[in-house]
Amino acid sequence: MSRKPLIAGNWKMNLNHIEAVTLVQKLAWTLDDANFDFDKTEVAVFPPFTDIRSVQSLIEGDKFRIEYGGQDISAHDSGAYTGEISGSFLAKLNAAYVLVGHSERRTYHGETDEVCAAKVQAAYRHEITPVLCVGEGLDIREAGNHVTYTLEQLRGSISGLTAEQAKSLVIAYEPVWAIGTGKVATAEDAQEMAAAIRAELTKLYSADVANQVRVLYGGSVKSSSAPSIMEQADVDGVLVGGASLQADEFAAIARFDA
Ligand SMILES: O=C(CO)COP(=O)(O)O
Repeated sequence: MSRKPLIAGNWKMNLNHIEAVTLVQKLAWTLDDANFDFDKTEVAVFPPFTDIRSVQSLIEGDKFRIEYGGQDISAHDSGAYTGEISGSFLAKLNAAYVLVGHSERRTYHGETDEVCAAKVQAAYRHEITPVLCVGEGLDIREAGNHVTYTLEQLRGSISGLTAEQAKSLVIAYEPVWAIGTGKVATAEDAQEMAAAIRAELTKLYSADVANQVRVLYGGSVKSSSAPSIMEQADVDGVLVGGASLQADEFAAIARFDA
């Protein structure tokens, strides 16, 4: 079973639409100069909503093979939900992906597993692939309950998902203690959780479904740590925060096997 590696850059609340164009241009040129093989590895960026139209125009206009997506999606399709963004708007912008349940959404906006499950469904309604984020905090890790906790979060956040939907799901394991802290989980930590997630999906669905789901690791990934993380059997990609804001560094991460 070959799962296409996905190198994803979550810009968080960084870069306006003008800076976004500069970064995507530089990223595309850097990868082109290095003869990057987009057939072998997928590269995606997750800019702030206000950047997406500019990023779309650039990518489509110059036929760059970089994918893009939103950092969040409303559980609702339209209506009186001030400040929210509908999946139909993201679909209209040809967004391929959307992040759901990033730990910063769960922490600062109180998103529960139930809310995440509704957002995952919203993504599928609009034919956008959700990148569902799960992961434990430091206290849970230190108590040794990280696997139990993360799998419970996973089950809650995909509740109601059909096997057919699950096949295309992307799951990002992002231990909260490793986000923006410079503390990278070891490659073995990433593999342990990725394997546990796949085993859980086998239980919930089937081995066939579990083998198609891509599992990413996120948390302080740099070009120096990406190769050993990407070597792990059950890790299919990385979700990069800070290091995705520099074209050279993000391109180097995407070239993990160069
Ligand atoms: O949260 C992350 C990506 O979604 C990880 O962020 P950092 O790579 O900055 O630790």
